[in-house]
Amino acid sequence: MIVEVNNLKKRYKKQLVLKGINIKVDSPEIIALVGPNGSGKTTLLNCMTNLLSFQEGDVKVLGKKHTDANLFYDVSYLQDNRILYGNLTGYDHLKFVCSVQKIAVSKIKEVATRVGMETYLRKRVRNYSLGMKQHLLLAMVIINEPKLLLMDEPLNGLDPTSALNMRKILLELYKDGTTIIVSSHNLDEIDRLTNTIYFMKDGALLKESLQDIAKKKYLITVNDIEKAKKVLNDKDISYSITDQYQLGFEETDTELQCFIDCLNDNSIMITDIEVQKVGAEKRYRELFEEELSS
Ligand SMILES: Nc1ncnc2c1ncn2[C@@H]1O[C@H](COP(=O)(O)OP(=O)(O)OP(=O)(O)O)[C@@H](O)[C@H]1O
Repeated sequence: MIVEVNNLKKRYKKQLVLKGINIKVDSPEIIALVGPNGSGKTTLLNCMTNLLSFQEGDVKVLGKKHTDANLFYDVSYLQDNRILYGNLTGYDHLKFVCSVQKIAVSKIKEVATRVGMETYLRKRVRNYSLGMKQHLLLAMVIINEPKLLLMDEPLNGLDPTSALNMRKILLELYKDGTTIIVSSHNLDEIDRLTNTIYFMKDGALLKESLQDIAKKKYLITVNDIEKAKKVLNDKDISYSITDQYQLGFEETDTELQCFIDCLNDNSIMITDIEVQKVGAEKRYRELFEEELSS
């Protein structure tokens, strides 16, 4: 198990800000944490990384209790840039991370090049722009090649080239087995990174209700649409007609197989399948309709 959060509740005085969060991640994934301001994303990440205590529930990370000091080597957390020291250089920050994580300093140059900060590595952080600070934060959390990477708003201030580079790095880490949980308000960038979104609202995860929302739309072209309509109607499988030869189908991957089997069993030839992802923004709109209309 990579992450297991059971009934996590967090209060600030009388305000319950996390209302019983449950998460289970058992194989590497990229998960986006999306929700309105104040919905509890940062609080959840801080509780998971033991930066904040909580009143109820428990958290396990990589099979260990989240307070286990050994996790420090395998888990990284990108927080906001207030953790940086203006008087120190980027190199100083990375050297510090190397010394506490027991990593060879020779990795610094490599990671600086990877995130694109080699030209200002030796400059003091107080002279960095917002985006430059984000580059440094990214370098600090990937230098140890973590098994779990948590990120709170990593895209703040990044220009399109840097955002693209960050995406490339995150996808490479994921390919090498890192699980990434990233909170972000940038829904376009989320769409490019992952289709797994945990929506948060008022301290609760709306993940479960997502099953009711189609994540993908399939446009399926067939050789005999009239016959296809008849067999689908007979089987009570819903669809839409998108053009003369094309059926639209909004469902999960498993049910797509039923749709295809139904056509195959009736000798209807599928000549093309186009997948249209239902984007994070549309899913956000459906979940937060009330807030958006008020
Ligand atoms: N130190 C604190 N003391 C009291 N309440 C707090 C504290 N930090 C956060 N909160 C409250 O906890 C709730 C969740 O805040 P949190 O920062 O986790 O939300 P968020 O989803 O990360 O928001 P944003 O998208 O704006 O970053 C909010 O109601 C906030 O006011």
